[in-house]
Amino acid sequence: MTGTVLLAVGGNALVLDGEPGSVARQQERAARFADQVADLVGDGRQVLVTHGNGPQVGFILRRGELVAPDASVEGLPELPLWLAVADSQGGIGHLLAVAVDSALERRGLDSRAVAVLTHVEVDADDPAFALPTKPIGAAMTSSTARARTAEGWTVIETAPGVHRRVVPSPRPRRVVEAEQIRALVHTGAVVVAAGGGGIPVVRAADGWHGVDAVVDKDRASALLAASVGVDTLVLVTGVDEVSVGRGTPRQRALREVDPVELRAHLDAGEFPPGSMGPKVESALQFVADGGRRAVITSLPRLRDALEGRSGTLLTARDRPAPPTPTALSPASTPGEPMITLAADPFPYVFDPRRVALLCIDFQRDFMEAGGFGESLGNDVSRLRGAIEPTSRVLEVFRDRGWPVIHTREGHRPDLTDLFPAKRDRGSPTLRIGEDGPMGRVLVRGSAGHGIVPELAPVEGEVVLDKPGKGSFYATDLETILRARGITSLVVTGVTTEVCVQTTVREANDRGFESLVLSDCTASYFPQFHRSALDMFCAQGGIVGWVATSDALLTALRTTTHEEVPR
Ligand SMILES: Nc1ncnc2c1ncn2[C@@H]1O[C@H](COP(=O)(O)OP(=O)(O)O)[C@@H](O)[C@H]1O
Ligand SMILES: NC(=O)OP(=O)(O)O
Repeated sequence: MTGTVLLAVGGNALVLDGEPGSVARQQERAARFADQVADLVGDGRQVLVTHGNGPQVGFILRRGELVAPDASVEGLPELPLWLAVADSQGGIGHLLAVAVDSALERRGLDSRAVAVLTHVEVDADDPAFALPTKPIGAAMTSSTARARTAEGWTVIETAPGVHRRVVPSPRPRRVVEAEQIRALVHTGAVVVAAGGGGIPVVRAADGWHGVDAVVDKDRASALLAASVGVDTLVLVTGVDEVSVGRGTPRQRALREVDPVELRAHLDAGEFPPGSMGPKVESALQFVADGGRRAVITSLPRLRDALEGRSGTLLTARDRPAPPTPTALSPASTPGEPMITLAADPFPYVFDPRRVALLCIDFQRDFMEAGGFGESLGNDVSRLRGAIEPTSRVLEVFRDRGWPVIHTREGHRPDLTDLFPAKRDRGSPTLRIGEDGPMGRVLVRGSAGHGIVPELAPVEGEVVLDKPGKGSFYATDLETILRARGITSLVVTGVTTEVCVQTTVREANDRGFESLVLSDCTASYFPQFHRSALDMFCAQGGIVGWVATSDALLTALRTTTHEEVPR
């Protein structure tokens, strides 16, 4: 989402270390932050806000502990940490949403703020549960720290003479509501989400359960930013820039860094694990996941930093911005609307002028009883689940007038294009070219060679006949795509590990960017389906991206493209 920023603000932005953190002070600070947000909205940016909760969740817990130290006061249930996180998310979400709404109103902007209660999935066996590291609550003196430790808290000294309670902080694996948050951001709302790092949950056989932990909000923010596909992640904190050699005569601020340099400073121990370390790691993670840039700066310098005049700016210089136009495609128009959707291994971004839908080999010979697939001993019913989601995607492409290309595997009636090696492979009950219940098996023109009626091509759609597994081999597919300036392929079809996989690899070597829709592809062997999908997006997307049809359709629904000429 070009122009979209995720602003992650620390819990300390509302409550400073050592102060009691009155509600009025928090409102005052929320208003200052909201003014900056409204300025960005006024500049035409879409804004997603996340926030910490360290001080606030500590206050909530302490309140309960003071009233019911032994959890036995009648009518007052003990408050688990995960529920305190949910409470803090509600309270801070309210403070920020109301402040942002008021600031937007003052400027006459008709955008609204919405706070979303957000859950973050963590691993139940994350080693962090055995090693509390996350500071929460107000800072304490040594004597208070000793008293609390005696009550069972884990307390550490975060700075000389400054003590904080620490709790487990597992790594966030997934933001459960990422897709809904993305859709809301697209409406132009200022969305407040993943507060306090999100309510930590684990998935069990009977559903989701809260777990006692506080997720680091910078890590959760980087994950949310990548899942939603925002353009810029901004980690707003107490300093204008990140420094190396901090507190020494060699201190210098980092202004523009690339991942290699920043990683080297991190590995050299320049950033403490309890403060700047997680921010730097999160910035690096966002960029590694496909994010364009990450900025670390202070609230007063926010706007300057977004315009490159302040802050520490991390960009992925080693990766060209997607999509990559091919040499033969027409020049792209600056500022053209792009579509972004949540995908593995990182968000897939495409230009709607340069996309085509590939429907690979949805043929009766493979999908119906009596065809070639069944003659090889396969259960053809395994492929049929891909029909319904593919028909929904097909409908959207047709509605928008975007190109659709169907392929069919098959041979000339005289079988002059059939290698003996292919004909004789396996031990089929019917060989290619022999008479079956749907005519000659995999021979062009026979009924079995045709595409299933649910996904049948309509007038104007390209239908390619191919003799091999790959759609580029011995066909004019590449010429057709280049002539139309297509760079991005949404791939559906059967089977995942054979014709789909071969085609996606061929496409990748030719510079096309493939998004494989996991539920619109299928295999006779579920484990091969899963493995092929894993292989596509392994090693940072070695051959392409994988997403569900729902992720694509939601992204299309929430982006207006009526105005996009083809
Ligand atoms: N190398 C560094 N460069 C800049 N700031 C640093 C560095 N190391 C530690 N810090 C401190 O870390 C703070 C940010 O961490 P923290 O206060 O935990 O974040 P948050 O703003 O999310 O509450 C900065 O305000 C600064 O005081
Ligand atoms: N959850 C979290 O990281 O909060 P702070 O930013 O307030 O530490």
